[in-house]
Amino acid sequence: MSNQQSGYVSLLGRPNAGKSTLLNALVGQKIAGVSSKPQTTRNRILGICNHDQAQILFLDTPGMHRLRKSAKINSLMNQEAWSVIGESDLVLYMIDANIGMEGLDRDFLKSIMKATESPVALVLSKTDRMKKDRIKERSHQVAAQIAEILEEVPEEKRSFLVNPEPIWSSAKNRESLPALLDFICEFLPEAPWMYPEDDLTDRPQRFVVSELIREKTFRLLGEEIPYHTAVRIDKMEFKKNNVSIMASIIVARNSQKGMVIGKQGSKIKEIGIEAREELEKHLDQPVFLDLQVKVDPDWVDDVSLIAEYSSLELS
Ligand SMILES: Nc1nc2c(ncn2[C@@H]2O[C@H](COP(=O)(O)OP(=O)(O)OP(=O)(O)O)[C@@H](O)[C@H]2O)c(=O)[nH]1
Repeated sequence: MSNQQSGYVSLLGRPNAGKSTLLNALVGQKIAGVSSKPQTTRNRILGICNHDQAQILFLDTPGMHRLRKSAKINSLMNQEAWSVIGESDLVLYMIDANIGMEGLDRDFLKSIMKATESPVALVLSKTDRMKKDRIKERSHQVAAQIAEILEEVPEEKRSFLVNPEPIWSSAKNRESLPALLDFICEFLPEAPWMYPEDDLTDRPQRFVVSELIREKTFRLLGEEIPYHTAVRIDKMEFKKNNVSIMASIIVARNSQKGMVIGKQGSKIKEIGIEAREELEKHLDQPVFLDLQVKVDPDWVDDVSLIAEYSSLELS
């Protein structure tokens, strides 16, 4: 029997690059919030994936974006994204194959390459949406762009980039995933597994529950909902045959409260039904879900409230 491997892999990339979806597909169960609205991921999430002899510990990061002067939470998200680089055995930088590398990716990749002490690999995501020829073209284009970027990186750092042509992945077409996992395993050290075989995440269940509700809220409110919306689990009780959950959707303004509630409560009802169905799948039990909407104008600028609402690990 070959030796066990274990190591950390971080998923970086612009908002919407497909990090959470890939993490969920690799771990096999929904852990991270996913929606087509950028920045649904607000926390660092450890997803655990066992592949052959390897236990891969994935660090999911909030979408990296330029620091803005606006609310404090934006800069906290950036800190989180940068801090995982230093802990990783491999950094995967994801680029949406449909969009390709943009200015922001160039800036991030340049900064990552300058800072990293770990191998960095490029991943072209969402390849299921494109024909093979187009993906090949996109790969060559990205390879040419990264070559240019490397010229601006100190020579001793350049070899940290391990694949000049990106590896393809699709969370929706699972055939691509074993090859991606084999690729990742090449970079993991030999080490005993840190978690039992059937663990999926180190996050408390309450956190996973709040992520699932938050995802539904974002998905059903589309463009209307501001990024600064949190879900707090007020009470979670495991009874004999069901789970009872009381949760609050926290918004910053009264007008947003109306949006979340909808006409005669129609929106919150819809969110509640979809979230309950998802929670029942996740918890494998009937769920009673009581959802409230609360207004807290200060939360986006208050570090302790951010921690309370979104379980950010603040240092
Ligand atoms: N067709 C297809 N769509 C995908 C794939 N991966 C992600 N998506 C979609 O792309 C959108 C964004 O995916 P996320 O996984 O939330 O992206 P993210 O990088 O985690 O985004 P942030 O949380 O903003 O950092 C969602 O609508 C996903 O369903 C994929 O492999 N194929």
